[in-house]
Amino acid sequence: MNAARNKVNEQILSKKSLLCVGLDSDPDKIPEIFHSMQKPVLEFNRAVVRATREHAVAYKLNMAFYESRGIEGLLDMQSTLENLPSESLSIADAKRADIGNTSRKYAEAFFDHWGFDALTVAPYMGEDSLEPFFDYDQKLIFVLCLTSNPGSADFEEQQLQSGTSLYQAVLSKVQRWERNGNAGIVVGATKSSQLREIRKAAPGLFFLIPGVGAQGGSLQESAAFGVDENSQAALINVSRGIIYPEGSFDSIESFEDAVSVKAARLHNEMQSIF
Ligand SMILES: O=C(O)c1cc(=O)[nH]c(=O)n1[C@@H]1O[C@H](COP(=O)(O)O)[C@@H](O)[C@H]1O
Repeated sequence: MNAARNKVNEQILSKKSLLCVGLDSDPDKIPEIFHSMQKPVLEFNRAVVRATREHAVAYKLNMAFYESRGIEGLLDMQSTLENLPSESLSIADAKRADIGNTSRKYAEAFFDHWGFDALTVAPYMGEDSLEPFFDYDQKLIFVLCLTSNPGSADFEEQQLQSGTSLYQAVLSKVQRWERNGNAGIVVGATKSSQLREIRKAAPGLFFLIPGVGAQGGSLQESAAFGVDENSQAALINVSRGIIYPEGSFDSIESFEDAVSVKAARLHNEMQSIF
């Protein structure tokens, strides 16, 4: 069986949670209190993890927020990764894929070098561009299927000549490419009506569902329609809606309390599916 999938499914059932916390950590948005520290983003991430680890089963690091800061950002990403609870799933949100030999290097970077458990990839260069990722049969590969943003209408929702939409074609290909349960798809929480239909068409895939919180997707619908028949195999990602609580904070503890309240509320709202 697939190690990454097993690890997160176990956590989902024991914590009764699908919560994935998105560490989209922006120096311009993190509270003032962290700015006097030597490594503000790293300390911010550590505080968010301490405040959420009781509720979260996964953490997603969006590469843009680290790569945009060059070497310093990558060092923060590496230390954050080393500090994540070992029982939680680590996801690199990098949306990669290229010609085969280049994809192989991307796979080595995220899985062998950095040591992530899971990675997001884009499907549009086709099978040979994703094969190097699917070769990692102990990891989880999340292929963009129907994304949360308005631009999903430009290509993903377009009808092909065969009568299916492009995202449905992606879905059926991914089911053929998976090895040892390592395939996942990304479906936006803002697309909850299609989510139900996608889960029916793909009972065995693992779903990553971002778009709750700042993008307005429904947590309850995402949870109810996203999980498989065992109430597993789905993660609901919330980034800004957890890591940037309103208000100003005069101590790290008060910031952690505010983050913890947000995580607990989201955790509580998904209890009906367990
Ligand atoms: O692949 C993703 O994670 C992703 C896919 C998608 O369709 N929509 C989407 O918002 N995301 C990511 O999920 C996170 C959402 O952030 P918030 O809107 O702040 O919760 C960001 O890191 C996005 O890049």
